[in-house]
Amino acid sequence: MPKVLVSDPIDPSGIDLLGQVAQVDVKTKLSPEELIQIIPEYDALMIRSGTQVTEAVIEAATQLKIIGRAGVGVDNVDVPTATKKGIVVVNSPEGNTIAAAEHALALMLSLSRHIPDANQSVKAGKWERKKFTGVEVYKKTLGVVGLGKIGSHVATVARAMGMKLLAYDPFLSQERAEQLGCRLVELDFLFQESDYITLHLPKTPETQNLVNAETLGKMKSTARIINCARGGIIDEDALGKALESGQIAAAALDVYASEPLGDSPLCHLEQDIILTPHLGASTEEAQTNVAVDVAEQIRDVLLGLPARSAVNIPGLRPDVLEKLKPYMLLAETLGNLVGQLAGGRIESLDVRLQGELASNDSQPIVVAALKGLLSPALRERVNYVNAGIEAKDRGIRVVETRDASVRDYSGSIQLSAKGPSETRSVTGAILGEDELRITNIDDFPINVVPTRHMLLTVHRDMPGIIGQIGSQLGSFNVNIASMQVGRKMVRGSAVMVLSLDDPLPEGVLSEITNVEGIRDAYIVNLQ
Ligand SMILES: NC(=O)c1ccc[n+]([C@@H]2O[C@H](COP(=O)([O-])OP(=O)(O)OC[C@H]3O[C@@H](n4cnc5c(N)ncnc54)[C@H](O)[C@@H]3O)[C@@H](O)[C@H]2O)c1
Ligand SMILES: O=C(O)[C@H](O)COP(=O)(O)O
Repeated sequence: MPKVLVSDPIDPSGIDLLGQVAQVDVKTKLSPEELIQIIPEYDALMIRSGTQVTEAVIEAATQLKIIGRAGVGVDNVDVPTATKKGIVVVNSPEGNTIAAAEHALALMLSLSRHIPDANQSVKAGKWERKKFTGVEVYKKTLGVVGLGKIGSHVATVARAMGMKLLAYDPFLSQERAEQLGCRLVELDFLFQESDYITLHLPKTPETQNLVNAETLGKMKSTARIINCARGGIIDEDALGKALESGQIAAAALDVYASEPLGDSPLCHLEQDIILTPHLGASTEEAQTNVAVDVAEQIRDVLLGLPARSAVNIPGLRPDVLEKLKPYMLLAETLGNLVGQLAGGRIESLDVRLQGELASNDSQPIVVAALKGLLSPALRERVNYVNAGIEAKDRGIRVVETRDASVRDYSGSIQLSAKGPSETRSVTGAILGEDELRITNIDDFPINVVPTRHMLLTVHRDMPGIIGQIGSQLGSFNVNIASMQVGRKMVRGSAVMVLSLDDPLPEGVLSEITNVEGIRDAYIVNLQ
Protein backbone atom coordinates (compact mmCIF):
# COMPACT_ATOMS: atom_id res chain seq x y z
CA MET A 1 0.00 0.00 0.00
CA PRO A 2 1.38 3.47 -0.84
CA LYS A 3 2.17 5.83 2.05
CA VAL A 4 0.95 9.41 2.35
CA LEU A 5 2.38 11.96 4.79
CA VAL A 6 0.01 14.75 5.87
CA SER A 7 2.22 17.44 7.45
CA ASP A 8 -0.29 20.29 8.02
CA PRO A 9 -3.79 20.30 9.57
CA ILE A 10 -6.11 18.93 6.86
CA ASP A 11 -9.87 18.40 7.06
CA PRO A 12 -10.69 14.74 7.97
CA SER A 13 -12.81 14.36 4.80
CA GLY A 14 -9.59 14.36 2.71
CA ILE A 15 -7.75 12.02 5.07
CA ASP A 16 -10.65 9.52 5.08
CA LEU A 17 -10.72 9.53 1.29
CA LEU A 18 -6.99 8.82 1.07
CA GLY A 19 -7.26 6.15 3.75
CA GLN A 20 -9.21 4.01 1.25
CA VAL A 21 -6.15 3.62 -1.02
CA ALA A 22 -3.12 4.39 1.14
CA GLN A 23 -1.60 4.32 4.59
CA VAL A 24 -2.00 7.91 5.82
CA ASP A 25 0.31 9.30 8.53
CA VAL A 26 -0.65 12.69 9.99
CA LYS A 27 2.49 14.31 11.46
CA THR A 28 2.18 18.06 11.85
CA LYS A 29 4.65 20.60 13.29
CA LEU A 30 7.67 18.67 11.95
CA SER A 31 10.97 20.54 11.95
CA PRO A 32 12.73 20.80 8.54
CA GLU A 33 15.23 18.18 9.72
CA GLU A 34 12.48 15.78 10.85
CA LEU A 35 10.70 16.15 7.52
CA ILE A 36 13.89 15.41 5.57
CA GLN A 37 14.49 12.38 7.74
CA ILE A 38 11.09 10.73 7.22
CA ILE A 39 10.19 11.85 3.68
CA PRO A 40 12.06 8.97 1.93
CA GLU A 41 9.32 6.57 3.19
CA TYR A 42 6.48 8.38 1.45
CA ASP A 43 4.83 8.22 -1.97
CA ALA A 44 2.78 11.37 -1.47
CA LEU A 45 2.91 14.51 0.68
CA MET A 46 -0.19 16.56 1.54
CA ILE A 47 0.35 20.09 2.89
CA ARG A 48 -1.12 23.55 3.46
CA SER A 49 0.97 26.73 3.73
CA GLY A 50 2.70 25.61 6.94
CA THR A 51 5.17 23.11 5.45
CA GLN A 52 8.19 24.39 3.51
CA VAL A 53 8.89 21.85 0.77
CA THR A 54 12.42 22.93 -0.03
CA GLU A 55 14.97 21.58 -2.49
CA ALA A 56 16.54 19.59 0.37
CA VAL A 57 13.19 17.95 1.20
CA ILE A 58 12.56 17.06 -2.45
CA GLU A 59 16.08 15.71 -2.97
CA ALA A 60 15.59 13.44 0.07
CA ALA A 61 12.19 12.24 -1.21
CA THR A 62 13.28 9.19 -3.15
CA GLN A 63 9.77 7.61 -3.43
CA LEU A 64 7.69 10.77 -3.76
CA LYS A 65 5.30 10.92 -6.71
CA ILE A 66 3.04 13.80 -5.76
CA ILE A 67 2.89 16.88 -3.53
CA GLY A 68 -0.71 17.94 -2.87
CA ARG A 69 -1.28 21.52 -1.66
CA ALA A 70 -4.72 21.71 -0.01
CA GLY A 71 -5.16 25.34 -1.05
CA VAL A 72 -4.05 27.69 -3.83
CA GLY A 73 -0.56 29.10 -3.25
CA VAL A 74 2.38 26.79 -3.98
CA ASP A 75 5.00 29.37 -3.03
CA ASN A 76 6.05 27.10 -0.12
CA VAL A 77 6.99 24.35 -2.63
CA ASP A 78 10.16 24.34 -4.75
CA VAL A 79 8.18 23.53 -7.91
CA PRO A 80 11.15 23.65 -10.36
CA THR A 81 13.04 21.01 -8.32
CA ALA A 82 9.89 18.86 -8.05
CA THR A 83 9.40 19.13 -11.82
CA LYS A 84 13.00 18.16 -12.52
CA LYS A 85 12.51 15.07 -10.33
CA GLY A 86 9.24 14.16 -12.05
CA ILE A 87 7.09 14.84 -8.97
CA VAL A 88 3.59 16.13 -9.73
CA VAL A 89 2.56 19.22 -7.74
CA VAL A 90 -1.20 19.72 -7.46
CA ASN A 91 -3.31 22.35 -5.73
CA SER A 92 -6.97 23.24 -5.32
CA PRO A 93 -7.32 26.39 -7.40
CA GLU A 94 -10.97 27.09 -6.58
CA GLY A 95 -11.71 25.34 -3.28
CA ASN A 96 -11.12 28.42 -1.10
CA THR A 97 -11.91 31.26 -3.52
CA ILE A 98 -15.13 32.32 -1.79
CA ALA A 99 -13.59 32.01 1.69
CA ALA A 100 -10.64 34.27 0.80
CA ALA A 101 -12.86 36.80 -0.99
CA GLU A 102 -15.28 36.96 1.95
CA HIS A 103 -12.37 37.45 4.36
CA ALA A 104 -11.11 40.43 2.31
CA LEU A 105 -14.63 41.91 2.29
CA ALA A 106 -14.98 41.28 6.03
CA LEU A 107 -11.71 43.13 6.63
CA MET A 108 -12.83 46.03 4.42
CA LEU A 109 -16.06 46.43 6.41
CA SER A 110 -14.27 45.91 9.73
CA LEU A 111 -11.82 48.68 8.86
CA SER A 112 -14.69 50.99 7.86
CA ARG A 113 -16.58 50.48 11.12
CA HIS A 114 -13.67 49.89 13.57
CA ILE A 115 -15.26 46.59 14.57
CA PRO A 116 -12.25 44.92 16.29
CA ASP A 117 -11.44 48.03 18.38
CA ALA A 118 -15.10 48.72 19.19
CA ASN A 119 -15.49 45.11 20.32
CA GLN A 120 -12.47 45.37 22.63
CA SER A 121 -13.70 48.68 24.00
CA VAL A 122 -17.14 47.30 24.97
CA LYS A 123 -15.53 44.23 26.52
CA ALA A 124 -13.37 46.61 28.57
CA GLY A 125 -16.58 48.11 29.98
CA LYS A 126 -16.52 51.31 27.87
CA TRP A 127 -19.24 52.85 25.70
CA GLU A 128 -17.32 54.98 23.12
CA ARG A 129 -19.94 55.63 20.43
CA LYS A 130 -18.37 58.82 19.04
CA LYS A 131 -14.83 57.43 18.92
CA PHE A 132 -15.92 54.57 16.66
CA THR A 133 -17.87 56.56 14.09
CA GLY A 134 -17.15 54.86 10.77
CA VAL A 135 -17.45 55.47 7.05
CA GLU A 136 -19.66 53.82 4.42
CA VAL A 137 -18.29 51.84 1.50
CA TYR A 138 -21.34 52.79 -0.60
CA LYS A 139 -20.27 55.01 -3.55
CA LYS A 140 -16.61 54.72 -2.53
CA THR A 141 -13.97 53.56 -5.04
CA LEU A 142 -12.44 50.11 -4.57
CA GLY A 143 -9.20 49.37 -6.41
CA VAL A 144 -8.72 45.63 -7.02
CA VAL A 145 -5.14 44.61 -7.80
CA GLY A 146 -5.31 41.17 -9.45
CA LEU A 147 -8.71 40.43 -10.94
CA GLY A 148 -8.51 36.63 -10.95
CA LYS A 149 -10.81 34.21 -9.13
CA ILE A 150 -10.76 35.89 -5.71
CA GLY A 151 -10.48 39.46 -7.03
CA SER A 152 -13.47 38.86 -9.32
CA HIS A 153 -15.68 37.66 -6.47
CA VAL A 154 -14.65 40.61 -4.30
CA ALA A 155 -15.46 42.94 -7.21
CA THR A 156 -18.88 41.33 -7.77
CA VAL A 157 -19.91 41.67 -4.11
CA ALA A 158 -18.44 45.19 -3.79
CA ARG A 159 -20.37 46.27 -6.86
CA ALA A 160 -23.57 44.95 -5.31
CA MET A 161 -22.78 47.13 -2.25
CA GLY A 162 -22.74 50.19 -4.51
CA MET A 163 -18.96 50.65 -4.81
CA LYS A 164 -17.22 52.03 -7.89
CA LEU A 165 -14.56 49.63 -9.17
CA LEU A 166 -11.08 50.15 -10.58
CA ALA A 167 -8.85 47.20 -11.40
CA TYR A 168 -5.22 46.62 -12.29
CA ASP A 169 -4.31 43.27 -13.84
CA PRO A 170 -1.76 43.22 -16.68
CA PHE A 171 -2.96 39.80 -17.86
CA LEU A 172 -6.68 40.54 -18.09
CA SER A 173 -8.71 41.65 -21.09
CA GLN A 174 -10.68 44.90 -21.06
CA GLU A 175 -13.75 42.84 -21.96
CA ARG A 176 -13.51 40.62 -18.84
CA ALA A 177 -12.95 43.66 -16.60
CA GLU A 178 -16.01 45.34 -18.09
CA GLN A 179 -18.12 42.19 -17.51
CA LEU A 180 -17.26 42.57 -13.82
CA GLY A 181 -18.12 46.26 -13.85
CA CYS A 182 -14.45 47.25 -13.36
CA ARG A 183 -12.53 49.99 -15.13
CA LEU A 184 -9.11 48.60 -16.04
CA VAL A 185 -6.51 51.26 -15.20
CA GLU A 186 -2.78 51.66 -14.61
CA LEU A 187 -1.45 50.89 -11.13
CA ASP A 188 -0.50 54.52 -10.34
CA PHE A 189 -3.99 55.72 -11.19
CA LEU A 190 -5.55 52.99 -9.02
CA PHE A 191 -3.38 54.02 -6.05
CA GLN A 192 -4.23 57.72 -6.50
CA GLU A 193 -7.99 57.33 -6.96
CA SER A 194 -9.05 54.47 -4.66
CA ASP A 195 -10.63 54.81 -1.23
CA TYR A 196 -9.96 51.12 -0.62
CA ILE A 197 -7.30 48.94 -2.24
CA THR A 198 -7.50 45.15 -2.04
CA LEU A 199 -4.70 42.85 -3.25
CA HIS A 200 -5.50 39.55 -5.00
CA LEU A 201 -2.40 38.78 -7.05
CA PRO A 202 0.28 36.08 -6.66
CA LYS A 203 3.62 36.76 -5.01
CA THR A 204 6.35 36.59 -7.63
CA PRO A 205 9.75 38.29 -7.97
CA GLU A 206 7.89 41.04 -9.89
CA THR A 207 5.19 41.57 -7.25
CA GLN A 208 7.52 41.46 -4.21
CA ASN A 209 7.15 44.84 -2.43
CA LEU A 210 4.77 46.05 -5.14
CA VAL A 211 3.25 48.18 -2.39
CA ASN A 212 6.19 50.23 -1.08
CA ALA A 213 6.94 53.75 0.21
CA GLU A 214 6.51 55.19 -3.28
CA THR A 215 3.15 53.54 -4.07
CA LEU A 216 1.84 54.21 -0.55
CA GLY A 217 2.86 57.86 -1.09
CA LYS A 218 0.39 58.05 -3.98
CA MET A 219 -2.60 56.98 -1.87
CA LYS A 220 -5.22 59.36 -0.43
CA SER A 221 -4.75 60.11 3.26
CA THR A 222 -8.26 58.67 3.81
CA ALA A 223 -7.50 55.44 1.91
CA ARG A 224 -7.39 51.94 3.39
CA ILE A 225 -5.47 48.91 2.07
CA ILE A 226 -6.21 45.19 2.53
CA ASN A 227 -3.87 42.27 1.80
CA CYS A 228 -5.41 38.80 1.78
CA ALA A 229 -3.10 37.59 -1.01
CA ARG A 230 0.48 36.94 0.04
CA GLY A 231 2.93 38.42 2.51
CA GLY A 232 5.82 40.27 0.92
CA ILE A 233 3.64 42.00 -1.68
CA ILE A 234 3.44 44.89 0.82
CA ASP A 235 6.69 46.24 2.29
CA GLU A 236 5.73 46.01 5.99
CA ASP A 237 8.23 48.66 7.17
CA ALA A 238 6.95 51.14 4.60
CA LEU A 239 3.35 50.35 5.56
CA GLY A 240 4.08 50.97 9.25
CA LYS A 241 5.63 54.35 8.41
CA ALA A 242 2.74 55.34 6.12
CA LEU A 243 0.25 54.59 8.92
CA GLU A 244 2.28 56.42 11.56
CA SER A 245 2.73 59.52 9.41
CA GLY A 246 -0.96 59.62 8.45
CA GLN A 247 -0.04 59.06 4.80
CA ILE A 248 -2.88 56.50 4.68
CA ALA A 249 -5.83 55.92 7.02
CA ALA A 250 -5.80 52.20 7.76
CA ALA A 251 -4.67 48.71 6.76
CA ALA A 252 -5.81 45.14 7.25
CA LEU A 253 -3.44 42.22 6.70
CA ASP A 254 -4.06 38.48 6.69
CA VAL A 255 -0.65 37.48 5.31
CA TYR A 256 2.93 38.47 6.18
CA ALA A 257 6.43 38.38 4.74
CA SER A 258 7.33 35.88 7.44
CA GLU A 259 4.73 33.66 9.13
CA PRO A 260 3.86 33.32 11.96
CA LEU A 261 4.16 37.12 12.35
CA GLY A 262 5.52 37.05 15.91
CA ASP A 263 6.27 40.29 17.70
CA SER A 264 6.34 42.59 14.66
CA PRO A 265 6.33 46.42 14.95
CA LEU A 266 2.95 46.21 13.14
CA CYS A 267 1.46 44.74 16.36
CA HIS A 268 2.38 47.86 18.34
CA LEU A 269 0.99 50.53 16.02
CA GLU A 270 -1.45 53.00 17.59
CA GLN A 271 -3.13 53.56 14.21
CA ASP A 272 -5.97 51.64 12.56
CA ILE A 273 -4.61 48.25 11.61
CA ILE A 274 -6.28 44.85 11.71
CA LEU A 275 -4.12 41.73 11.69
CA THR A 276 -5.46 38.19 11.21
CA PRO A 277 -3.36 35.00 11.26
CA HIS A 278 -3.65 33.86 7.60
CA LEU A 279 -7.33 33.02 7.94
CA GLY A 280 -8.42 33.64 4.34
CA ALA A 281 -9.06 29.96 3.60
CA SER A 282 -10.14 29.02 7.09
CA THR A 283 -13.82 28.27 6.70
CA GLU A 284 -15.39 24.86 7.24
CA GLU A 285 -16.60 24.83 3.65
CA ALA A 286 -13.27 25.79 2.10
CA GLN A 287 -11.33 23.29 4.19
CA THR A 288 -13.64 20.46 3.09
CA ASN A 289 -13.41 21.59 -0.53
CA VAL A 290 -9.62 21.76 -0.67
CA ALA A 291 -9.05 18.58 1.34
CA VAL A 292 -11.35 16.48 -0.88
CA ASP A 293 -10.14 18.10 -4.10
CA VAL A 294 -6.47 17.42 -3.33
CA ALA A 295 -7.04 13.98 -1.76
CA GLU A 296 -8.85 12.88 -4.93
CA GLN A 297 -5.92 14.02 -7.04
CA ILE A 298 -3.38 12.25 -4.80
CA ARG A 299 -5.48 9.08 -5.01
CA ASP A 300 -5.66 9.33 -8.83
CA VAL A 301 -1.91 9.88 -9.23
CA LEU A 302 -1.13 6.97 -6.89
CA LEU A 303 -3.42 4.83 -9.07
CA GLY A 304 -1.50 5.94 -12.17
CA LEU A 305 -4.14 8.37 -13.44
CA PRO A 306 -3.54 12.02 -14.40
CA ALA A 307 -4.28 14.85 -11.92
CA ARG A 308 -6.80 17.54 -12.86
CA SER A 309 -5.05 20.54 -11.27
CA ALA A 310 -1.35 19.88 -11.61
CA VAL A 311 0.67 23.08 -11.56
CA ASN A 312 3.69 21.57 -13.29
CA ILE A 313 2.00 19.65 -16.11
CA PRO A 314 -0.66 20.95 -18.50
CA GLY A 315 -3.98 21.18 -16.67
CA LEU A 316 -6.98 19.86 -18.57
CA ARG A 317 -10.71 20.06 -17.92
CA PRO A 318 -11.95 16.56 -16.93
CA ASP A 319 -14.13 16.28 -20.06
CA VAL A 320 -11.21 17.25 -22.34
CA LEU A 321 -8.89 14.89 -20.48
CA GLU A 322 -11.38 12.04 -20.89
CA LYS A 323 -11.44 12.62 -24.66
CA LEU A 324 -7.66 12.98 -25.00
CA LYS A 325 -6.68 10.03 -22.75
CA PRO A 326 -6.63 7.35 -25.51
CA TYR A 327 -4.70 9.71 -27.79
CA MET A 328 -2.17 10.41 -25.02
CA LEU A 329 -1.66 6.65 -24.66
CA LEU A 330 -1.34 6.37 -28.45
CA ALA A 331 1.21 9.21 -28.58
CA GLU A 332 3.23 7.57 -25.78
CA THR A 333 3.19 4.19 -27.57
CA LEU A 334 4.18 5.75 -30.91
CA GLY A 335 6.92 7.77 -29.17
CA ASN A 336 8.24 4.58 -27.62
CA LEU A 337 8.15 2.80 -31.01
CA VAL A 338 9.82 5.56 -33.01
CA GLY A 339 12.42 5.95 -30.24
CA GLN A 340 13.28 2.24 -30.48
CA LEU A 341 13.47 2.40 -34.30
CA ALA A 342 15.58 5.57 -34.39
CA GLY A 343 17.96 4.47 -31.62
CA GLY A 344 19.58 7.18 -29.47
CA ARG A 345 20.77 10.67 -30.46
CA ILE A 346 17.47 12.02 -31.70
CA GLU A 347 17.82 15.62 -32.87
CA SER A 348 14.19 16.49 -33.40
CA LEU A 349 10.70 15.06 -33.05
CA ASP A 350 7.95 16.18 -35.40
CA VAL A 351 4.51 15.63 -33.85
CA ARG A 352 1.84 15.82 -36.51
CA LEU A 353 -1.79 15.96 -35.36
CA GLN A 354 -4.11 14.91 -38.14
CA GLY A 355 -7.85 15.07 -38.77
CA GLU A 356 -10.06 16.00 -35.80
CA LEU A 357 -7.03 16.07 -33.48
CA ALA A 358 -5.65 19.11 -35.33
CA SER A 359 -8.02 21.40 -33.47
CA ASN A 360 -7.17 20.03 -29.99
CA ASP A 361 -4.80 21.25 -27.28
CA SER A 362 -1.60 19.59 -28.52
CA GLN A 363 0.50 20.01 -25.37
CA PRO A 364 -0.62 16.83 -23.54
CA ILE A 365 -0.11 14.78 -26.71
CA VAL A 366 3.35 16.24 -27.29
CA VAL A 367 4.32 15.57 -23.65
CA ALA A 368 3.03 11.98 -23.92
CA ALA A 369 4.99 11.44 -27.18
CA LEU A 370 8.18 12.72 -25.52
CA LYS A 371 7.59 10.49 -22.51
CA GLY A 372 7.32 7.48 -24.84
CA LEU A 373 10.34 8.59 -26.88
CA LEU A 374 12.57 8.91 -23.81
CA SER A 375 11.30 5.89 -21.90
CA PRO A 376 13.65 3.35 -23.56
CA ALA A 377 16.56 5.42 -22.19
CA LEU A 378 15.15 6.82 -18.94
CA ARG A 379 12.62 4.10 -17.98
CA GLU A 380 10.47 5.12 -15.00
CA ARG A 381 12.55 8.28 -14.43
CA VAL A 382 10.62 10.02 -17.20
CA ASN A 383 6.98 10.97 -16.73
CA TYR A 384 4.42 13.55 -17.85
CA VAL A 385 5.95 16.11 -15.50
CA ASN A 386 9.57 16.09 -16.61
CA ALA A 387 9.39 14.73 -20.21
CA GLY A 388 9.56 18.25 -21.71
CA ILE A 389 12.55 19.26 -19.59
CA GLU A 390 14.37 15.97 -20.17
CA ALA A 391 13.89 16.33 -23.96
CA LYS A 392 15.16 19.91 -23.85
CA ASP A 393 18.18 18.91 -21.76
CA ARG A 394 19.02 16.34 -24.46
CA GLY A 395 18.76 18.94 -27.21
CA ILE A 396 15.68 17.33 -28.82
CA ARG A 397 13.84 19.98 -30.82
CA VAL A 398 10.07 19.51 -30.90
CA VAL A 399 8.10 20.61 -33.96
CA GLU A 400 4.31 20.52 -33.95
CA THR A 401 2.37 20.29 -37.17
CA ARG A 402 -1.39 20.28 -37.62
CA ASP A 403 -3.25 18.91 -40.61
CA ALA A 404 -7.03 18.99 -40.35
CA SER A 405 -7.65 16.91 -43.51
CA VAL A 406 -9.12 13.53 -42.55
CA ARG A 407 -7.33 10.39 -43.74
CA ASP A 408 -8.50 6.81 -43.10
CA TYR A 409 -9.21 7.57 -39.43
CA SER A 410 -11.02 10.55 -37.93
CA GLY A 411 -7.94 11.51 -35.91
CA SER A 412 -4.39 10.24 -36.16
CA ILE A 413 -0.90 11.07 -34.86
CA GLN A 414 2.30 10.86 -36.87
CA LEU A 415 5.68 11.07 -35.14
CA SER A 416 8.92 11.56 -37.09
CA ALA A 417 12.18 11.28 -35.19
CA LYS A 418 15.24 12.70 -36.92
CA GLY A 419 18.57 11.16 -35.97
CA PRO A 420 22.06 12.02 -37.25
CA SER A 421 21.67 9.91 -40.41
CA GLU A 422 17.98 9.16 -40.99
CA THR A 423 14.43 10.02 -40.03
CA ARG A 424 12.04 7.30 -38.84
CA SER A 425 8.33 7.87 -38.77
CA VAL A 426 5.32 6.07 -37.34
CA THR A 427 1.59 6.84 -37.45
CA GLY A 428 -1.25 5.58 -35.30
CA ALA A 429 -4.95 6.01 -34.69
CA ILE A 430 -7.70 5.02 -32.26
CA LEU A 431 -10.34 2.53 -33.33
CA GLY A 432 -13.72 2.71 -31.62
CA GLU A 433 -13.44 4.11 -28.08
CA ASP A 434 -9.89 3.27 -27.15
CA GLU A 435 -8.26 0.61 -29.34
CA LEU A 436 -4.73 1.59 -30.35
CA ARG A 437 -3.51 0.87 -33.87
CA ILE A 438 -0.18 1.45 -35.56
CA THR A 439 -1.21 2.38 -39.09
CA ASN A 440 2.09 3.30 -40.79
CA ILE A 441 5.77 2.64 -40.29
CA ASP A 442 8.11 4.71 -42.47
CA ASP A 443 5.18 5.27 -44.86
CA PHE A 444 4.45 1.53 -45.20
CA PRO A 445 0.74 1.03 -44.50
CA ILE A 446 -0.04 -1.59 -41.81
CA ASN A 447 -2.72 -2.20 -39.19
CA VAL A 448 -1.12 -3.53 -36.03
CA VAL A 449 -2.15 -3.66 -32.37
CA PRO A 450 0.87 -2.64 -30.23
CA THR A 451 1.94 -5.48 -27.92
CA ARG A 452 4.60 -6.24 -25.34
CA HIS A 453 6.94 -8.32 -27.56
CA MET A 454 7.29 -7.46 -31.23
CA LEU A 455 9.70 -8.13 -34.06
CA LEU A 456 9.89 -5.68 -36.93
CA THR A 457 11.79 -6.20 -40.16
CA VAL A 458 12.49 -4.08 -43.21
CA HIS A 459 13.05 -6.42 -46.14
CA ARG A 460 12.79 -7.03 -49.86
CA ASP A 461 9.32 -8.24 -50.86
CA MET A 462 10.18 -11.68 -52.30
CA PRO A 463 8.82 -15.22 -52.05
CA GLY A 464 9.87 -17.37 -49.09
CA ILE A 465 11.05 -14.65 -46.74
CA ILE A 466 8.08 -14.81 -44.37
CA GLY A 467 8.38 -18.58 -44.12
CA GLN A 468 12.07 -18.37 -43.25
CA ILE A 469 11.43 -15.89 -40.42
CA GLY A 470 8.66 -18.16 -39.10
CA SER A 471 11.02 -21.16 -39.09
CA GLN A 472 13.79 -19.21 -37.39
CA LEU A 473 11.45 -18.13 -34.58
CA GLY A 474 10.08 -21.68 -34.33
CA SER A 475 13.59 -23.06 -33.90
CA PHE A 476 13.99 -20.77 -30.89
CA ASN A 477 10.57 -21.89 -29.56
CA VAL A 478 9.05 -18.39 -30.01
CA ASN A 479 5.32 -18.42 -30.76
CA ILE A 480 3.94 -15.88 -33.26
CA ALA A 481 0.60 -14.33 -32.18
CA SER A 482 0.01 -12.27 -35.32
CA MET A 483 1.81 -11.08 -38.41
CA GLN A 484 1.33 -8.16 -40.80
CA VAL A 485 3.19 -7.10 -43.91
CA GLY A 486 3.04 -3.63 -45.42
CA ARG A 487 4.43 -2.68 -48.79
CA LYS A 488 4.16 0.16 -51.23
CA MET A 489 4.81 -1.85 -54.42
CA VAL A 490 5.01 -5.53 -55.33
CA ARG A 491 8.57 -6.89 -54.97
CA GLY A 492 9.82 -3.55 -53.65
CA SER A 493 10.64 -2.84 -49.99
CA ALA A 494 8.30 -4.01 -47.25
CA VAL A 495 7.94 -4.03 -43.48
CA MET A 496 6.84 -7.01 -41.46
CA VAL A 497 5.53 -6.68 -37.91
CA LEU A 498 5.18 -9.79 -35.77
CA SER A 499 3.53 -9.88 -32.36
CA LEU A 500 5.12 -12.58 -30.26
CA ASP A 501 3.88 -14.45 -27.20
CA ASP A 502 7.38 -14.64 -25.76
CA PRO A 503 10.39 -12.33 -25.52
CA LEU A 504 13.01 -12.97 -28.18
CA PRO A 505 15.96 -14.97 -26.83
CA GLU A 506 19.47 -13.64 -27.40
CA GLY A 507 20.99 -14.46 -30.75
CA VAL A 508 17.71 -14.61 -32.73
CA LEU A 509 18.11 -11.12 -34.12
CA SER A 510 21.48 -11.82 -35.71
CA GLU A 511 20.09 -15.06 -37.24
CA ILE A 512 17.18 -13.09 -38.70
CA THR A 513 19.35 -10.32 -40.14
CA ASN A 514 21.37 -13.06 -41.90
CA VAL A 515 18.28 -14.18 -43.87
CA GLU A 516 18.63 -13.13 -47.50
CA GLY A 517 16.52 -10.08 -48.31
CA ILE A 518 16.30 -8.80 -44.70
CA ARG A 519 17.71 -5.27 -44.52
CA ASP A 520 17.01 -4.44 -40.88
CA ALA A 521 15.40 -6.15 -37.93
CA TYR A 522 14.35 -4.67 -34.60
CA ILE A 523 13.10 -6.09 -31.34
CA VAL A 524 10.41 -3.71 -30.13
CA ASN A 525 8.77 -3.80 -26.70
CA LEU A 526 5.60 -1.77 -26.37
CA GLN A 527 3.13 -1.44 -23.42
N1 LIG B 1 -5.24 34.60 2.55
C1 LIG B 1 -5.48 33.40 2.17
O1 LIG B 1 -5.69 32.49 2.97
C2 LIG B 1 -5.56 33.07 0.72
C3 LIG B 1 -6.47 32.11 0.26
C4 LIG B 1 -6.51 31.80 -1.09
C5 LIG B 1 -5.66 32.46 -1.97
N2 LIG B 1 -4.79 33.38 -1.50
C6 LIG B 1 -3.91 34.13 -2.42
O2 LIG B 1 -4.73 35.05 -3.14
C7 LIG B 1 -4.10 35.38 -4.38
C8 LIG B 1 -5.11 35.33 -5.52
O3 LIG B 1 -5.61 34.01 -5.66
P1 LIG B 1 -6.60 33.65 -6.87
O4 LIG B 1 -7.10 32.28 -6.60
O5 LIG B 1 -7.56 34.73 -7.13
O6 LIG B 1 -5.54 33.58 -8.07
P2 LIG B 1 -5.82 33.79 -9.62
O7 LIG B 1 -4.67 33.18 -10.32
O8 LIG B 1 -7.19 33.37 -9.99
O9 LIG B 1 -5.74 35.38 -9.79
C9 LIG B 1 -4.56 36.11 -9.69
C10 LIG B 1 -4.66 37.29 -10.64
O10 LIG B 1 -3.52 38.13 -10.43
C11 LIG B 1 -3.13 38.64 -11.69
N3 LIG B 1 -1.78 39.11 -11.65
C12 LIG B 1 -0.62 38.41 -11.84
N4 LIG B 1 0.44 39.25 -11.74
C13 LIG B 1 -0.07 40.47 -11.48
C14 LIG B 1 0.53 41.74 -11.30
N5 LIG B 1 1.85 41.91 -11.34
N6 LIG B 1 -0.28 42.79 -11.04
C15 LIG B 1 -1.62 42.63 -10.98
N7 LIG B 1 -2.25 41.46 -11.19
C16 LIG B 1 -1.47 40.39 -11.43
C17 LIG B 1 -3.37 37.47 -12.64
O11 LIG B 1 -3.50 37.91 -13.96
C18 LIG B 1 -4.67 36.90 -12.10
O12 LIG B 1 -5.79 37.44 -12.76
C19 LIG B 1 -2.93 34.41 -4.50
O13 LIG B 1 -1.76 35.06 -4.07
C20 LIG B 1 -3.27 33.31 -3.50
O14 LIG B 1 -2.13 32.64 -3.05
C21 LIG B 1 -4.71 33.71 -0.19
O1 LIG C 1 -2.96 29.81 -0.80
C1 LIG C 1 -3.90 29.49 -0.10
O2 LIG C 1 -4.73 28.61 -0.43
C2 LIG C 1 -4.12 30.21 1.17
O3 LIG C 1 -3.08 31.04 1.48
C3 LIG C 1 -4.52 29.33 2.30
O4 LIG C 1 -3.44 28.81 3.00
P1 LIG C 1 -3.72 27.73 4.15
O5 LIG C 1 -4.14 26.48 3.48
O6 LIG C 1 -2.45 27.56 4.89
O7 LIG C 1 -4.81 28.28 5.00
